[in-house]
Amino acid sequence: MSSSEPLPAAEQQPTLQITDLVKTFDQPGGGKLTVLDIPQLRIDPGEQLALIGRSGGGKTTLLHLIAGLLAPDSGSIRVAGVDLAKLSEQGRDRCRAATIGYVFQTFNLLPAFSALENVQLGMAFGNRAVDTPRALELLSKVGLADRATYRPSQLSVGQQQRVAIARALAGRPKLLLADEPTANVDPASAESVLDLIIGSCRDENISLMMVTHAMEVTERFERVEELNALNRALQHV
Ligand SMILES: Nc1ncnc2c1ncn2[C@@H]1O[C@H](COP(=O)(O)OP(=O)(O)OP(=O)(O)O)[C@@H](O)[C@H]1O
Repeated sequence: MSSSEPLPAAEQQPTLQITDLVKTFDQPGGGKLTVLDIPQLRIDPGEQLALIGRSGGGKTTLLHLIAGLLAPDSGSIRVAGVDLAKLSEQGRDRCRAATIGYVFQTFNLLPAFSALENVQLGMAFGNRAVDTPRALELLSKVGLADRATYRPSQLSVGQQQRVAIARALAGRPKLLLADEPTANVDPASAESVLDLIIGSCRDENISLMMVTHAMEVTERFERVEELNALNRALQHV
């Protein structure tokens, strides 16, 4: 096989590879609660997955672990081959920014900065030169070309969400994590938010993991995983 030929699918490096992941939390009343115990989860490059499961089941915790915002008790989480938990804090921040985009439930935009600056920060954290034309193109793609200079407080909730999506895509991540991105918008906006995320990930070959409770969202995904089925910790609840 010549070096220019693509690797067969089976030999491709997964975008996400989770092995024997365990996460517990200290309970306020004492003792520990095992929230996650996942033997195996793999997402391939460009693959799109919807993650469903009961409230309090550990979906957001799983996204935080994948993004290296929380550390596992044991097991490994590799994103594009790198185990973030094994890096220094600085290395982890840099690596996260270069490989992962995160659309938080609460958006987490920086209030003192404009929409454009928030998107540009998504690039700066990614250790890339700030590419203002791309930032403007992303804002235009999310329908906010005319709101580039507005701060989050001057934008509607749905508009803030679209800035958060543009920011998450700005650093050209390998994996986009989206935590219930349609939860705070009306049904018509939810449809366009979904089109935007699913379409952008497809266009840029970004793997996608989206947490959702909504049937109309899971219908858009070929792969739907229930945390309950992935997670030994929940199988006995
Ligand atoms: N810092 C913490 N300390 C103790 N327990 C925690 C902590 N963070 C989360 N938990 C517990 O872990 C469990 C999973 O929480 P998580 O937010 O991941 O659930 P979820 O599936 O995202 O829920 P929802 O669908 O309601 O958003 C919950 O029972 C919660 O009480």
